[in-house]
Amino acid sequence: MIHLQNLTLRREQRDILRGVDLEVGEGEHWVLLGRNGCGKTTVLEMIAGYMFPTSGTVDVLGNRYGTVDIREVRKQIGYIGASLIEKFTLYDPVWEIVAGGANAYLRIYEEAAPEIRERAHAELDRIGFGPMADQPFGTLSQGERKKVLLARTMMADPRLIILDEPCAGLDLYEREAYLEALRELAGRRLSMLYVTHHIEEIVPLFTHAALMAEGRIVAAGPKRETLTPDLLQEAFDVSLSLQWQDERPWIQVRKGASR
Ligand SMILES: Nc1ncnc2c1ncn2[C@@H]1O[C@H](COP(=O)(O)OP(=O)(O)OP(=O)(O)O)[C@@H](O)[C@H]1O
Repeated sequence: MIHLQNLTLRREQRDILRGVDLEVGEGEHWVLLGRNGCGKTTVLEMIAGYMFPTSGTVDVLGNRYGTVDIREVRKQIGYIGASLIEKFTLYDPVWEIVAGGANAYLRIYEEAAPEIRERAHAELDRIGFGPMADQPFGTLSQGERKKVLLARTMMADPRLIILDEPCAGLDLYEREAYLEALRELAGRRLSMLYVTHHIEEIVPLFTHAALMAEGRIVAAGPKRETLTPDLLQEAFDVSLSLQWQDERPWIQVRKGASR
């Protein structure tokens, strides 16, 4: 599904990625963790084909980047980046924002085809947003807007969804609702790659985790093997303990915080 081999990125005399290897299999759902600036978004953008490495190879869904038309590969990838939400017009009706996902349009200027309109409504019904379909996007809460963008992403029937800190800024209720919407999607035939700074967002749907530090992957594999206090301490440089409750990891920072 995703095969990254020895990726490096050098910008302005700085090594931003230093030999990143990552192997994501079909149906696996990965979380990528690490300190600010360690290179997480850079890796996501390389997988989505928006950025290219200085050296190394990127294979996504059986395509070696550099030898294929990346726009074709991107049609199979739903990328929910940190600034996506700002691209939409607040007075457009919710259903139109979802419908635009079928062709990656930010706005629909022509009448949407009936089947696209129907599918948009079905995606909204699925998340319980049917009654809000005609409301302007701007009248929704932040959490609701994010769920609408998730529904929009599903319009293209992606095989891979990339989510960069989708729960940032959400309150507890909205965060849990968003994670529940993700859980429902996890049953479809797709893989997820999810970046977060909040360990407790690693709900049971996630199968694997990768930890990054200073442009390198310090650990990658099944989440129970990588989300250990020692490896997390190595990635975050903070002394901590970790507990699993309801199949979710919860962190306690030890006194003295950084080591
Ligand atoms: N085009 C660029 N030119 C120069 N430096 C860049 C460029 N893009 C990213 N960087 C730098 O690369 C490093 C990694 O950035 P990246 O956004 O991937 O980090 P991140 O792990 O996602 O961080 P955060 O958790 O804060 O979002 C940062 O120090 C950033 O300033």
